[in-house]
Amino acid sequence: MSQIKKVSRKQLSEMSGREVMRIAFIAYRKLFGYMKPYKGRFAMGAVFGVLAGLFNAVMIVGFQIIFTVVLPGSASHKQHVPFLGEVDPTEWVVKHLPFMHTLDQKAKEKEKEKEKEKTNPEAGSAAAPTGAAAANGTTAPASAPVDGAATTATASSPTPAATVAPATAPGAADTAKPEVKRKVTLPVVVFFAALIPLLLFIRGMLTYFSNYCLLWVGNQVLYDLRNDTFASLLRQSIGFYSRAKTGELIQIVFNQARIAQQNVVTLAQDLIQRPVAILSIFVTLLIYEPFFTISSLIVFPLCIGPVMAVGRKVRKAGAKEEEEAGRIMVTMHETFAGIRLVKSHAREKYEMGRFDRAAKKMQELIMRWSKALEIIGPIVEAVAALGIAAGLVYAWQRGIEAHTFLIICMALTQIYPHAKALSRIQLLMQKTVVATTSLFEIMEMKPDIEDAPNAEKLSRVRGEIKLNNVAFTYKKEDKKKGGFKKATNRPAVQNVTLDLKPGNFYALVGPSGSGKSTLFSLLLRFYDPDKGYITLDGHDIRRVTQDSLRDNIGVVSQDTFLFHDTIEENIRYGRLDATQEEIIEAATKAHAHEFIMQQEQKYDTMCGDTGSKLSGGQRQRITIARAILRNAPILLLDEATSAMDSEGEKIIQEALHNLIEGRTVIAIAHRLSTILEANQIIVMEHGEVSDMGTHAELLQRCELYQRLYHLQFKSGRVAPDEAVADVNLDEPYETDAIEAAES
Ligand SMILES: Nc1ncnc2c1ncn2[C@@H]1O[C@H](COP(=O)(O)OP(=O)(O)OP(=O)(O)O)[C@@H](O)[C@H]1O
Repeated sequence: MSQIKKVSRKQLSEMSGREVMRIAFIAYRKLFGYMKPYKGRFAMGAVFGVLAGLFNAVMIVGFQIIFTVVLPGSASHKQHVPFLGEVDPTEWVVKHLPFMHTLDQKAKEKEKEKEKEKTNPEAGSAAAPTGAAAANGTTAPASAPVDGAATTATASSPTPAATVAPATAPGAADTAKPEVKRKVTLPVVVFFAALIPLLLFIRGMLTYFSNYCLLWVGNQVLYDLRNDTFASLLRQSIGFYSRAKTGELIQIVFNQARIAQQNVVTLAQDLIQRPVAILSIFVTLLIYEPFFTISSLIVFPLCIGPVMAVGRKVRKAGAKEEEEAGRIMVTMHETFAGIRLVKSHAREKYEMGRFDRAAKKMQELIMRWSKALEIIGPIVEAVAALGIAAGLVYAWQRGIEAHTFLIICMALTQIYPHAKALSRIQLLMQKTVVATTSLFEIMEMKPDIEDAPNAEKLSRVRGEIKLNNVAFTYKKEDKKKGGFKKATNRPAVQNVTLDLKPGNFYALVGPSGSGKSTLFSLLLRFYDPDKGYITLDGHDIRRVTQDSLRDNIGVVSQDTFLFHDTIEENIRYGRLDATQEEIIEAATKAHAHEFIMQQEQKYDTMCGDTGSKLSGGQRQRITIARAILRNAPILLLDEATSAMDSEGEKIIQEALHNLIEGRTVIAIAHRLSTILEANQIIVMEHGEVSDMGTHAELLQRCELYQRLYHLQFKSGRVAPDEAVADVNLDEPYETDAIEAAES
């Protein structure tokens, strides 16, 4: 199967027909591939759909029989039923259904009695007026046949065919309705009338079963599509996420998958049920009245022009709809994620404006294409009415009976909804192609970082880390060439060679942008170095599985992200199979147990969205507890730069102390205490390691370190972004330590 690239509706509207067909073909093949596991249920849906379509023919024939049997005006009781020939339905029903036979006989006897009463008024208790007799379903003597058909029928059938008799009462001649001569008894009429809802019910149920099966398949496909897209997104590297817009990704996984599912179901329904229905109606009508049918449908091509024009309009208006939908999602996601920033800057109105503009634009676009789409209905109907008008002239000329004409008209109007549904297929296909290509582009996207084919599973390492002449430059997507190009000319990290011993504590210092975080990303294999390599206990990290590599590394960063879940579950995220005792032990070591027990729900307290119900220090201790539970031999620590009161600082320090024990630790140091605790300090500048040594050594020989130390720690400020330093120089431990170190 060929690779698929996301196409927008805008691109589609500008493509040649051939190109659209090619993309649609690939997209549909992939989408139908998703249906393969459910082909049994799909086939069932298709069979029911075909049966529902074919049942239209049964309905036409059924209605024809019912109307002719029940209503006056037909020439004969014998009906020409396609494929069955000449049959008398009344006779058949009475003969084959014993209860109908009894009911019919009783009704006939009653009629005879009433007739007797009428011809001999003295014999009956009272002479019923003719109108009343008619109302009771009795027959009246035919005195003035209205048409030839009626007279013939009277002669040929046991129960005389419809005739209209003038009112017998002389005075009532002007006012009373002419008496209608009934062809069949009331029970037979009720029986045939009951067939009408039955026929519609059967067709309804066939359509229901078909739709149910197809929707079932559609839902399975939606489930698979969403899972696969989400799984593929999770496989993508951090690099991908720094390029992608989260709102758009949510829109693709949620909305585009749903659009693809809905459209593919509708399309399957349209492509199976509609053509069969049209064909079965058409063929049946052809058998009944070939000339009438052809003359009524011949005007149909007149619809094609307007439908095509409307299709173009819809395509153009719909081209930007997805873009706007994506924009709405992005605005919503950014606003909710940055709600503190929005609120603190009082930017609610500004965000509302962004949302409103996108929503309004989308509403306009939807209205524009809905208007264009809805106009198809009246066009098709008007053209259809033209056909019926022409048919009426033909019916008059041929002397076609009214009920036959009505049935044909009814059947013809049944074709239009199907024709209308078929006319929107083009739009449906376009929407499906856009949705499907966005989904499959993500599914087929190769992650920037993948496990090597024979990647080995790294067991627990001792923690020896070696970087050998490592260089890395961030890349950005090259949309023109479809690949990647360097985001900047300057490497984020270069010529980095380090040999870090197991169990040692390394502090990483350097000005902002010197490459400290990038080094962490390379160790976690979020990116692969452009040059050089990194080993863990002698294993090149590109040759081991990403999971096993990351199982060996714990990370505690400034970004203390917590899930909207309980404290317990947030700590358990470090090791999913941890017991409650282990969680409490980790929380105790992280100095979090005390404050957790003070919460109303203790370990079951919800942390709030991204941990918003807890303080910064509490969040940090929970992340430390998580890392303690993870118990990885290597720890990457990105210290918080935010100011913290001395007591909070001390608690965190102690918690970290418990965490780092016995591990290889690399800490991006923002606190003097961290620096002083480190076995070695790595100084970085412009992505390179400019020096490495103990605090005392570096203070003596490294100019950059001296500068950093004085700016960051001695002056009480963090350079160069002027963030407030978190070191409290008044603290006896620290001042003593500084003096001791300086001396
Ligand atoms: N995702 C990215 N895409 C492109 N460039 C990036 C990306 N992340 C970082 N950079 C660039 O790489 C360089 C090193 O950044 P890095 O974040 O590693 O520095 P740092 O020393 O951790 O800075 P700080 O102390 O301010 O966090 C900087 O020039 C930065 O602009």
